[in-house]
Amino acid sequence: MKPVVLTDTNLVGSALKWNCHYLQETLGNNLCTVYLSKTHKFKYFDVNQTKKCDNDFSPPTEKVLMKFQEFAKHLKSWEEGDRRLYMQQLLNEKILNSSQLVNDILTFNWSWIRRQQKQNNWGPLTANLLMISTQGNVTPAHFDNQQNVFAQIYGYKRFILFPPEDYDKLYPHPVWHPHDRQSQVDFENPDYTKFPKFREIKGHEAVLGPGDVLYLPLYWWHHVESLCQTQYTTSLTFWYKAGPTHGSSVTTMYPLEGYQKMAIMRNVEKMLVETLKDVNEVGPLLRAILEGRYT
Ligand SMILES: O=C(O)C(=O)[C@H]1CC[C@@H](C(=O)O)C1
Ligand SMILES: [Zn+2]
Repeated sequence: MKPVVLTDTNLVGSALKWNCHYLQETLGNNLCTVYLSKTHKFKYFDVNQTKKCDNDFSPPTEKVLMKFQEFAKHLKSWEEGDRRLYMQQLLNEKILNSSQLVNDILTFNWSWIRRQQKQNNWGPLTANLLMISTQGNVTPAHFDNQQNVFAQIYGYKRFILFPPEDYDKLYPHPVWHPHDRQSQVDFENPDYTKFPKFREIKGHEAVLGPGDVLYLPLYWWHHVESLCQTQYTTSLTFWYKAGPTHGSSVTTMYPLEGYQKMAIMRNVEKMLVETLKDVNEVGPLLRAILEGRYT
């Protein structure tokens, strides 16, 4: 599975008119999920895992509910130095009370994407996340465990992509950490002492414009930037559950692929956390297995 940019799917053709004015009319006073950040980075964190960090974890962003009208006002008046905003709202019954918007969604090229889902043996569609970002926002490098068809609607987004097997160069946080699935490396100021293999990293760049679609296979790392050609950018994800890889019909092929090894490493870590109960015991036990025996 490799990422690919497609420019002729017309997947979200009916959404290319979703500019701020149109969304104010159709989303109106619905409350939407908006992240606020003091920097240009919006590093995702799982709030349910913060307790394992014996409160030395400081959340890099704040999640608020904001009326779309208010969000749109901030978006249009935003200037460098203002607090940055990132609306990331699921297209669900909470906000889909405008027949116009529902009709636009019904007019997406569902036959095309359903064909991809079937031919690639993906699981069910789990979420469409509408994302509207002030210019210059960065989502730092991370991976997701779902198949993603990422549709760009307005403005330009720069992706830097890395295969799952670059796991050892991108040093993800431990699975129990709030920043699970996110790279520890600050791409703008890498700590090569802590993360020496990051020196070897080589990424694949893709810049998406309105109407472009990126297929982002599960476990592929991505660093995402909203470019500054426009005041804001608008995108929509189509996340699909990864297909059944170990069903009776599908036999495991060797050598295993990068994403399969990533799943195995994550399962080992999770099993150790589960069994040892104390996350501080996972490192020493793994070192005891490795040192003098596998290194
Ligand atoms: O679609 C994904 O998998 C993501 O990571 C999105 C979450 C933030 C988005 C962005 O464009 O900055 C990318
Ligand atoms: Zn992602």
